[in-house]
Amino acid sequence: MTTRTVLVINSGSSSIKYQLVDPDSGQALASGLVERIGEETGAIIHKHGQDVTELAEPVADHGAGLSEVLRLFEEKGPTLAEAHVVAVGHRVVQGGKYFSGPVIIDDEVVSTIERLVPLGPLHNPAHLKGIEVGRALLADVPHVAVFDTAFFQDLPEEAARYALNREIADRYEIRRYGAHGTSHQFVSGEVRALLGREDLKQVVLHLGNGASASAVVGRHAVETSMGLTPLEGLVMGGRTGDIDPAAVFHLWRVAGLSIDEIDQLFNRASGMKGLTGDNDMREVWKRVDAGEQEARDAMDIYLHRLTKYVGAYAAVMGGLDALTFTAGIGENDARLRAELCQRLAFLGLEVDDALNGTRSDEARVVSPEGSRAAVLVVPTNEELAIARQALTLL
Ligand SMILES: Nc1ncnc2c1ncn2[C@@H]1O[C@H](COP(=O)(O)OP(=O)(O)O)[C@@H](O)[C@H]1O
Ligand SMILES: CC(=O)OP(=O)(O)O
Ligand SMILES: [Mg+2]
Repeated sequence: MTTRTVLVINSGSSSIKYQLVDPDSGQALASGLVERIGEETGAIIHKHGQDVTELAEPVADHGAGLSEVLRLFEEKGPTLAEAHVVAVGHRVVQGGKYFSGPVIIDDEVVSTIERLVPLGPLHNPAHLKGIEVGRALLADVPHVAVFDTAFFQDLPEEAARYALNREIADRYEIRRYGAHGTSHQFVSGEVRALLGREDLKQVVLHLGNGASASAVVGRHAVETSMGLTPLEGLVMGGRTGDIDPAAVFHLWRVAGLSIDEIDQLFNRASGMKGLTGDNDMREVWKRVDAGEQEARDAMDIYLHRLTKYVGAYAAVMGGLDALTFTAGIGENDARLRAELCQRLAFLGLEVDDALNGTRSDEARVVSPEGSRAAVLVVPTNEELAIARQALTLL
């Protein structure tokens, strides 16, 4: 039996992912997912070794979801007492300019995360709930916050600063903080290990419900697509990504929408959902195959945005050695990978159809041998990265 474990809680906008990690072996002793929080049909899946529990029940909010998770640990095991939990790691999306690494959570850290809710509106409220419930139930162990923004704290000034009036920008802390940094850092490290090179110029595409791109030279991020909030950048499940901010003035002045309505529109009712009615790529592909022009157009908008970002990042880095796909879409959608690489062939990017089409949970190269630039698929593991970072503070 393991001598110590870290419980990791990754609260997303509408989900909670969790793992009980043995940080020494990297193995998850137990893991699970609470989905569709706040909707009429919720789902919980809890895995303990070979034992899988699936529940279909509405989950009112993140607090209720987490209580249910802790109940499953007691009922289905491993109980948190027998698992020797030595720390709890919490994913926190928005840390603003305040955190460049993991921190032990105290009341001051909580109040900073609270103050940053406007810059992480879909995520920070859920993290706060997770921290509150977690601290109450596991009061005897340290709780550690690991921030999505930390990896991007040392972005070059030219990438982090908007061309907004300097005084206003500084007074209101308006700059590009990025997000998904724990994933970009983990995945880019896996790529260096797999290719056996430290000096790579790489682009990582984290394509999940939220989606972002990063440019990484050696161990440092030099660009990323999310900005002041996780709204900027790529087309996402429900978010616009890049849009002229004048659209806000226009919708306010001409359409008479309130700021909160525009916020909802951009953050939840746009992206693939707003273009097609569906935010799940699998459904969108089905409709492409059924000949729906709207669905094909949405895919092309998604791919066009990705093409622009990868091309721009290659320009910023003065070259590109590796392009890596990760997260729900990146890891599973072979067709999207193939179509994107076709658009990016001028950079020496191509996929081997057999390698790209083979399903696997392993990090792997999917470009043909001898390609000018490598294409990889690397499963992200934010939970393991969070567990390891949490342990550095003990
Ligand atoms: N086989 C697949 N093909 C295409 N997309 C997929 C596939 N499996 C999962 N996805 C996509 O992955 C997304 C979820 O990714 P994930 O990284 O878990 O997102 P998040 O952490 O933002 O919730 C879903 O919205 C779905 O569109
Ligand atoms: C930052 C972000 O968008 O995270 P997620 O993809 O988990 O919603
Ligand atoms: Mg995610």
